[in-house]
Parts: sequence; C-alpha cells; structure tokens
Amino acid sequence: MEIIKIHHPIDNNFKNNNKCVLAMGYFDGIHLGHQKVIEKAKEIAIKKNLDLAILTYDHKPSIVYKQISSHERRSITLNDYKMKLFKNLGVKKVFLVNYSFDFQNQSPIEFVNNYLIRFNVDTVVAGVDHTYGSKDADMKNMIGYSDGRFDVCAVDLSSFNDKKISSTAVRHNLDQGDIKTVNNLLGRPFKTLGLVVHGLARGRELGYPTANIEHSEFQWLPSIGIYVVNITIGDKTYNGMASIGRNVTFGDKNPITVEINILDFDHNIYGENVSIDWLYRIRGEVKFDGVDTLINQLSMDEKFTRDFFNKKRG
Ligand SMILES: Cc1cc2nc3c(=O)[nH]c(=O)nc-3n(C[C@H](O)[C@H](O)[C@H](O)COP(=O)(O)O)c2cc1C
Ligand SMILES: Nc1ncnc2c1ncn2[C@@H]1O[C@H](COP(=O)(O)OP(=O)(O)O)[C@@H](O)[C@H]1O
Repeated sequence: MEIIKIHHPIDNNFKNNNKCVLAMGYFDGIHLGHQKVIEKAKEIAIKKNLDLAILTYDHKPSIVYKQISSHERRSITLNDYKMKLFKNLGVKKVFLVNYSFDFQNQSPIEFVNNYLIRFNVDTVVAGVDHTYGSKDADMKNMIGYSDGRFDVCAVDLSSFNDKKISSTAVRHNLDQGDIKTVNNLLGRPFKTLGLVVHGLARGRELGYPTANIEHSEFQWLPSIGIYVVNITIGDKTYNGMASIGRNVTFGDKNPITVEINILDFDHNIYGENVSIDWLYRIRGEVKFDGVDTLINQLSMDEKFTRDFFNKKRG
C-alpha cells in the first residue's frame, strides 16, 4: 500500500496515473460504519478492475475549527495503526492530506478540481453525512460538482442495536469503560500500541509484576478500571489483566498508568513495543486499606481473567 502525503496547495503537476475508486473520511476508529464505506468502494473497485484508494487526513479536522481540549485531541486509531487497517481492507493507495485552514477554506468545487480530479477518481464513496470542507460540501451536492466526470456513491449509515455507529459513540463507550460495546461497534477488539517502561517495581513485591505501558498522548484509552486483555509481544500473544488507574491504594495524587500482569509469564520485557487488545471490563479501581486486601482482590481478578479465557475457549 502506498501512502502519499499531501500539503495544501497540492502541486499543480500532481497526477495519479491509475484511475481509482476513492473512499473519503477521517475514519477515526475504522468502526463497522467506516468498514461498510470502504467495503462498498472495494466492491466497485473490484467490479471495475480499478485501484481502491482512500482520502484521509493527518489529524482531526476539528482542530482547524475551534480550540479543543487535549482529551478531545486524542484518536481511537492513531495513524500508523489506521494505515495497517486500511492495508488489511485491501487499500492500494492512501492520499494523506494535511488538514489546514487553507485546505478547508477551498470551495467545494475547488476541492473537487484540485484533489479528486487529480486523484483520477472513477467513483467517490463516503457516508451520506460526510462533508469535505465548508458549507454545501456534502455528498448530495457532490453529484453536481462532479458534472459527469465521476460517479458518486453515498453509503447509508450503519447502526448497532438501533443506534447509529459513530466515532463519537465509540469514544463515549471508551469513556464509560464499556469495552464490550466498543468492540461490537468496531467489529474487532479495541487495540492500542505502547512501550514497556519501568514503574516503581512494586508489582513484583505484590506477587503480581505489571508491565507499565507508555502510550502516545494522542491515544484515546478506556476509562480508569480493571480489564481483561491480550498483549502481543513480537509475534506471541498472551492473556493478561490490566489496570488503568492511579494506584489509589498507594496515594491519591499518582499519575494515571496502564499496567498489565501477564498470566503464566516470567520474563523481562522492558523496552518491548507491545500491542494490547482490550477485551472486557472487570471492575472499577478501588482504594484498599492495605496491601493484603489489594493482593486478595488481584487473585480474584486473576480467577475472573482465567475463567474469561477458559469460557472463550470452551
Ligand atoms: C489486575 C490489576 C488490578 C489492580 N487493581 C488495583 C486497584 O483496585 N487499586 C489500586 O490501588 N491498584 C490496583 N492495581 C495496581 C497496583 O497497585 C499496581 O499494579 C502496583 O502498585 C504496581 O505498580 P508498579 O508497576 O509501579 O510497581 C491493579 C493492578 C492490576 C494488574
Ligand atoms: N507475568 C508478568 N507480567 C508482567 N511483567 C512481568 C511478568 N513477569 C516478569 N515481568 C517483568 O517485570 C516487570 C514488572 O515488574 P514490576 O515489579 O511491576 O516493575 P515495574 O514497576 O518496573 O513495572 C515487567 O516490565 C516485565 O519486564
């Protein structure tokens, strides 16, 4: 898969040689609704024997419109992982556009002429509610802007349990810690990438060593709580139980850390790049009155986690 980074204004000489079917969107999360849009584009591309391409943006378009908090600034899928998911969906080419004030300030017809025509589009596919800049830049009007030069396909919104599937819904459920719903909306386990760093070396004294995972500040994480996870190191995947929290038993002012005790595992993994699949929320974080009650709870969490994986297998 080729990734073409574009800064506005796009080079006058830019021309994509192969005709393509283009799916457009920021696609944060690549949830089932996004997948339906990309699958539709893929279906058309296969039928017409053309390349499947994506037009997406390097950061959230909303940062151009207003000041957003560092909490809102985060994404469900960071760019590297997003590109991997596109590749898995059969995408040949990604046009990764720097979303800036000048880019969004183009008129819709300028956007079509500057970008879509240069991308050599045969068909443009997006969700019915997709917009691509200022006023009137919607999918209904796209047919007029195309002026017969390409086809336009607006894909109906997908729903789950009668509710619209959206990135907002995924983020809301992450904030609620409702991983089961998150994973239903994504159609796969929610995944984050991170690096194993040193903590306070308290875990091994508790009998539950925990790999401390450093994340990108731009990664949207599940809310504080205890979760069943899979952790992948290299090409091996292990079962584990994770804590996202402030380790409140040891003080109220600790920073939020992500820590994972890996079951049936005993190895030094500092410095490993790992990926975590978030599978189930066990409970909230509790301030215990001492180390013994925390250890007792950890052994119950371990039992819950083992049962979870045994049931999955059975
Ligand atoms: C499954 C699991 C559940 C945990 N639950 C709690 C909890 O409810 N309350 C708490 O204060 N700490 C909890 N912890 C965090 C431990 O306090 C933490 O792992 C320990 O302080 C080790 O920290 P260290 O990695 O800095 O050595 C939990 C950790 C794990 C792995
Ligand atoms: N079962 C295990 N789960 C997690 N980490 C383990 C395990 N066995 C060994 N380790 C190693 O021990 C480290 C965690 O030990 P811990 O005492 O909690 O120290 P720290 O506070 O530095 O994380 C991990 O980063 C990893 O290198």
